Amino acid sequence: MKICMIGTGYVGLVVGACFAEMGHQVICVDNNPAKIASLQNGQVPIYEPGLEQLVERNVEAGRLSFSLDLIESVGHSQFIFIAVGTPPAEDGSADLTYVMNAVRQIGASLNHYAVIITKSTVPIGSSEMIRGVIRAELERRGMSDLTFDIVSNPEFLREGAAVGDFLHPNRIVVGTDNERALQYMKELYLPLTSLGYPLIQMDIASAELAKYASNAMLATRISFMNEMAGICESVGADIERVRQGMELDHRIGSYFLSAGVGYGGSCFPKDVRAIIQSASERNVPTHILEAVDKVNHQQKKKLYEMVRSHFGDNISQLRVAVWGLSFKPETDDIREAPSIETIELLRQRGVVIQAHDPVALQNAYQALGEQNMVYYSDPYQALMDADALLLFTEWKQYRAADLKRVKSLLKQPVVFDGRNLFDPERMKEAGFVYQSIGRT
Ligand SMILES: NC(=O)C1=CN([C@@H]2O[C@H](COP(=O)(O)OP(=O)(O)OC[C@H]3O[C@@H](n4cnc5c(N)ncnc54)[C@H](O)[C@@H]3O)[C@@H](O)[C@H]2O)C=CC1
Ligand SMILES: O=C(O)[C@H]1O[C@H](OP(=O)(O)OP(=O)(O)OC[C@H]2O[C@@H](n3ccc(=O)[nH]c3=O)[C@H](O)[C@@H]2O)[C@H](O)[C@@H](O)[C@@H]1O
Repeated sequence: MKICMIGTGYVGLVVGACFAEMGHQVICVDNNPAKIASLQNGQVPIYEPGLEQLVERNVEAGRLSFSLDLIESVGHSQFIFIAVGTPPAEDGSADLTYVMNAVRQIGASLNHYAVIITKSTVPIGSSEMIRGVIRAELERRGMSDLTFDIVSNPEFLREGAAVGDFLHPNRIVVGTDNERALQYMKELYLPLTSLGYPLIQMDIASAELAKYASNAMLATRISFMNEMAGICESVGADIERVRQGMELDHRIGSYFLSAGVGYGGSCFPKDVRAIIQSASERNVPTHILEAVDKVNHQQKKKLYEMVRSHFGDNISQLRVAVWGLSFKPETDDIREAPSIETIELLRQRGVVIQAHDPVALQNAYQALGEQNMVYYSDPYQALMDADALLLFTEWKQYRAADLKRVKSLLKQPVVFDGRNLFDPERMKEAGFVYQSIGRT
C-alpha cells in the first residue's frame, strides 16, 4: 500500500517508519527543509529508542523516503495521513492552522481516489470540517466528481516507547462512516490485526473523542494520585503504600498511579485543556477535567514550594542542581516539562541552576538559554557546591545514583525528589534532608 504521511514530526516519523516496517511504501512529507534534509542524510532529528535503526533499515529497503513535495507525494498515495501538530491556542483550544493548511494543499493536489486520515489529535467535528474543505477545493478545481473518504485514526503511542506501542497496540481505532474506507483501513493494518491486535470501527466523532477521553482519563488518574499525595503528607501516610493498596484491585489496575511533580509533555496538558474548551463551546460542564488541570498546575510548583519552605523567602543567593529536564525518561522532549516551569520560577528569583539530563540538554539550552543556567553532561559535576538537588525525571541512572558521592558533592545535603526515587528512611539515615511526594 502507498502512504503519504504529512508532518514528519514525532508522530509522523514514528508512524511512517512503522508502516514501512509493516511492508508498506511510505513517503514522509514535511514543510521544514532542515528536517527533511537531515532525514535524507540519514539523521533522525529526535531521540526515541529504536527509531534510528527502524528508519535506517526501511530507507535501505526502499520502503521509506522523505520529501518536501506534498503535491507529488499525495499524487502517488492511496492513504494520506495528516500528522501535523495541533498546539494549544491562547484560549486552550486546539489550534488547527497546520491541519487546515495541509488539508487545503491536499485538496489542491488530489487527482485520484484516496483515504484521507487524521492521525493528529483533533477536536470533535474536525474530520467533517476537513471533508468540507477538500470538497470545496475540488469544486474550485472543477473536479467535484472525484471521490475520497475521510477517516479518523487517532494515535495512542507514548514517547520513549513509541515504536513498540505502535507495532504492539492495545487497540487500533478507526472512525469512519464508509464501508470502502473501512476495508482500506483493514488492509492497511492487516500486518497487525493478523497478529491479534484489535481494530475497532466506530463513527468519526466517537473516534475523535476516544483519543481525548483516553488522554484525559490517564491525566485524571495522575492528578487524583497527586491529590491523594497531598492528603498523605498531611496525615503522615505514604502514597507509595497507598498505591500498592489500590493497584492489586483488578478494577483499578497499576498503570498511571504514580504521584509526582505533575504531568507534562506535548499531549496531556494540551489535550485536557482542549477538551475543556471544546465542551465549554457547547455549554457542557467539565468539572472533573477542570480539577485535573488545576491540580496539575499546583503539582508542577511542588519542588519550587519545597525550596521556598526550606530556604525561606530570600533564595537569590542559592545554586541548585537539577537532575532531569525532559518531561519523562527516554525522551529529549521538554514540552510543558515540570522542570522547565520550576527553573523559570527559580531563575526569576536569582537562583543559579546547575542542570543535567542524559539527552535533553540541547533542547533545554534552546528553551532556557544561558541566564543563570549552567549545563553539565556529568550528573555528579552538576552537584558541585549546590545548596540542594531537585529531581524531576526518573531516569534509571538517577535511581542508581551513588548517594555517598551525591552527599559529598552537594554544599548542603538537601534533596527534593519529585519522583520518589529513594527510600525516605535510608535518605535520612544517610544524613540527607529529603523531601519527596506524598511521603513524610
Ligand atoms: N507526540 C506524541 O507522543 C503524540 C502526538 N499525537 C498528536 O499527533 C500530532 C503531531 O504531534 P507531534 O508529532 O508531536 O508534532 P510535531 O510538532 O513534532 O510535528 C509536526 C510536524 O508537522 C510539520 N508540518 C506542519 N505543517 C505542515 C504542512 N503543511 N506540511 C507538511 N508538514 C507540516 C512540522 O514541520 C512538524 O515537523 C498532534 O496532534 C499530537 O497531539 C498523538 C499521539 C502521540
Ligand atoms: O497523545 C499523546 O501524545 C500521548 O500522550 C501520552 O504519552 P506521553 O505524553 O508520551 O507520556 P506518558 O507516559 O503518558 O506520560 C505523560 C506525563 O505523565 C506523567 N506520569 C505518568 C504516569 C504516572 O503514573 N504518573 C505521572 O506523573 C509523566 O511523568 C509524564 O510527564 C499517552 O500515554 C499516550 O497514550 C498518548 O498517545
